[in-house]
Amino acid sequence: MHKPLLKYCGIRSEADLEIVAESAADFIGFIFANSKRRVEPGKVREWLKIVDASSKKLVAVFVNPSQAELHDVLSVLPIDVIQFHGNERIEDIMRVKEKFSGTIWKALHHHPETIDEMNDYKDVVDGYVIDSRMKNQWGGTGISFDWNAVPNYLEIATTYEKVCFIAGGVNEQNIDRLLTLKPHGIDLSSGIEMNDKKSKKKIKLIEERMLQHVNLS
Ligand SMILES: O=C(O)c1ccccc1N[C@@H]1O[C@H](COP(=O)(O)O)[C@@H](O)[C@H]1O
Repeated sequence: MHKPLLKYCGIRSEADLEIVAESAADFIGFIFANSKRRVEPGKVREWLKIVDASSKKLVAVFVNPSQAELHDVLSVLPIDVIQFHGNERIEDIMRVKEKFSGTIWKALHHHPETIDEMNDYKDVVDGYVIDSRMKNQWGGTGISFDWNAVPNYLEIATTYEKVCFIAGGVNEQNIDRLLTLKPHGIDLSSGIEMNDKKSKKKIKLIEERMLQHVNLS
């Protein structure tokens, strides 16, 4: 089995960045939306001068951003992927694509119409992040959704030739089950935190589980 793509999200300090820069993550994510994990682009730029994260792709997570908010981030940071985690319209994303030549992912919240939404966005995105749907919180909830739906999401994404990450409450205790479903990618934030900081210990446990799975299958 191929190792699923791994994304660690919600880096909020230089210390967090050091930890994930040394990890097996393929992608590291920064939150530029209203959240306890929100970071300022200028600060991230300073951290990136100190910490070598050049082996990782950088993901900027936005929730319904204005053009100015996008510009503030994209003009300062070498972003590889934009992750739209709100209810951005297709025309909003098309507008961004006119200027941004990198990868675009759309986060969709698990609910009965998610499959229809995957279809709606398929012509403007390169991939999906499927996350839990919670009242009053766009993401970073630490809550997982019913993973019985994951095979269906993966199948649809594969048909559309898109990558599909599974997010929401993934942690060292439940990642074994998720790995059996062979997701294209796994996206974690709360599950690699302890006292609001990224935890080397939790990351080590996650990566041991992943390695064991890849070796066994
Ligand atoms: O992490 C946040 O604070 C956040 C805020 C607003 C939108 C998205 C956010 N994070 C995304 O949520 C999932 C991770 O969730 P979890 O903490 O592991 O349950 C991931 O896609 C993040 O990019």
